[in-house]
Amino acid sequence: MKKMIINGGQKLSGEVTIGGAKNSTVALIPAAILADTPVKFDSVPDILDVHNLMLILSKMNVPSNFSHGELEIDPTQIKNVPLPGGAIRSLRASYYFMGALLGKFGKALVGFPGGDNIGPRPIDQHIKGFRALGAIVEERNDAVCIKTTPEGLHGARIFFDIVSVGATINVLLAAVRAKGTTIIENAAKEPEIVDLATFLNNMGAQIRGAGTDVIRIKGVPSLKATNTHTIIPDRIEAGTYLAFAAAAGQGVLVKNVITEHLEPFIAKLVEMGVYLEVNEDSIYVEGGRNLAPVTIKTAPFPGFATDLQQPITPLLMQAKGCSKIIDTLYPERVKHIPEMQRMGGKIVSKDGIISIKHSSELIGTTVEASEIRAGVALVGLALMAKGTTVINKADNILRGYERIVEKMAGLSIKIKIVDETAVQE
Ligand SMILES: CC(=O)N[C@H]1[C@@H](OP(=O)(O)OP(=O)(O)OC[C@H]2O[C@@H](n3ccc(=O)[nH]c3=O)[C@H](O)[C@@H]2O)O[C@H](CO)[C@@H](O)[C@@H]1O
Ligand SMILES: C=C(OP(=O)(O)O)C(=O)O
Repeated sequence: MKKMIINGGQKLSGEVTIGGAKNSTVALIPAAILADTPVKFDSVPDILDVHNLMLILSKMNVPSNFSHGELEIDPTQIKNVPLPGGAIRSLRASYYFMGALLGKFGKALVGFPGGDNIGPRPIDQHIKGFRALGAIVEERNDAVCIKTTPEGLHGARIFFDIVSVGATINVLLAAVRAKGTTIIENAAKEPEIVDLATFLNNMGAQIRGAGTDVIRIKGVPSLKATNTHTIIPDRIEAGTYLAFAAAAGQGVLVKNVITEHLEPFIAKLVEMGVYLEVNEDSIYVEGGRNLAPVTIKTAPFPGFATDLQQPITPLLMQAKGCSKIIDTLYPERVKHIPEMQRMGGKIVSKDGIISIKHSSELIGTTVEASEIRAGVALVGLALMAKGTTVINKADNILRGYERIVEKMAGLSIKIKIVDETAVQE
């Protein structure tokens, strides 16, 4: 495990370029195995999740090569092997191999996924979708075993009981090569779903309506890649740097953003009184003064993203007054709170409402990144604190923030990462 060491009082200034979206990439890589040709992605973020997905691909005899943001995957000699554990447990999105293998081979055995510890994360809607397409699903020990009848998968009308990114993507992956038409109703509308549909459609899939709550998928027998797919920018990484720049910055330009993907986030910054210049594909932000408190309620896209409720917290601690966060998607996404309290942050969670007060006496100490966004929020707080903060379990941050040390260095911020495993050897 790695630890991050950050000296407080540093101010961000300069430029940062946002990388490809984690939550697109982790769906696109499993989707690549549906192709009958090699596939190529660019703007691929250099994050731990990508390396773990490459490990899973190698177990299936699917070679992949990742260099300078380009990822080549050759699924032409793929073998459908069981994927009970190991790297599967290192990330959430490994569950996309359920839909992708089901779509490709009509059967899959995949272990229960890992990912962030942010409260209960059931997969009942994924399973409901697979069953509607004609699959038989059994839970065995810690794995899900899915297979079709000899007739194979067929199109179906599926109404999700709740809006789920993962279930929408998993059913899409299974349905794309099924016989007939599948209609997903109450589908998630996240930009990462649109990115995945664009990739699949460019290979010959027939998906209509991605980005709305009704997606129609007409199954096709084969998918072939003819060009490189460029991954959309990571709206959560962008939001994180914007929040840090507003909280502890002296003028920061965040480049490579699709500003429409950040609308609810930008609206909150504006409501707080943060000075922003929103350009076509970049946003300039000045360090905020006289900031107003706000109330944030997370919601599926186009609402305020749950993945940004923790990264915006250090900024809320600068506001004069009490801000509130209600995370409707993950009410137990509160692992950052005790760590922030130990740094002097005035933050409490009660009855599903997180209250954050102006915190002017922040002090560096040793804290733990229990998951990706809780961890990165501590990075923001460390910049505002007096003294040195040591963040243990920093690997959780590296799951989704590519080259964070280099990117922060470009913003005049020094962060040191120490590999404790290496030190012990
Ligand atoms: C890899 C990836 O893209 N991860 C994102 C994805 O996670 P993930 O796809 O796991 O999240 P979902 O959109 O599925 O979850 C939304 C809500 O639905 C519930 N639910 C979900 C599926 C199900 O079968 N049953 C059920 O009850 C969940 O507990 C949660 O309360 O969307 C989340 C919500 O925007 C983000 O925080 C994650 O960063
Ligand atoms: C919750 C997240 O990721 P995952 O779904 O991969 O655990 C996240 O990116 O904030």
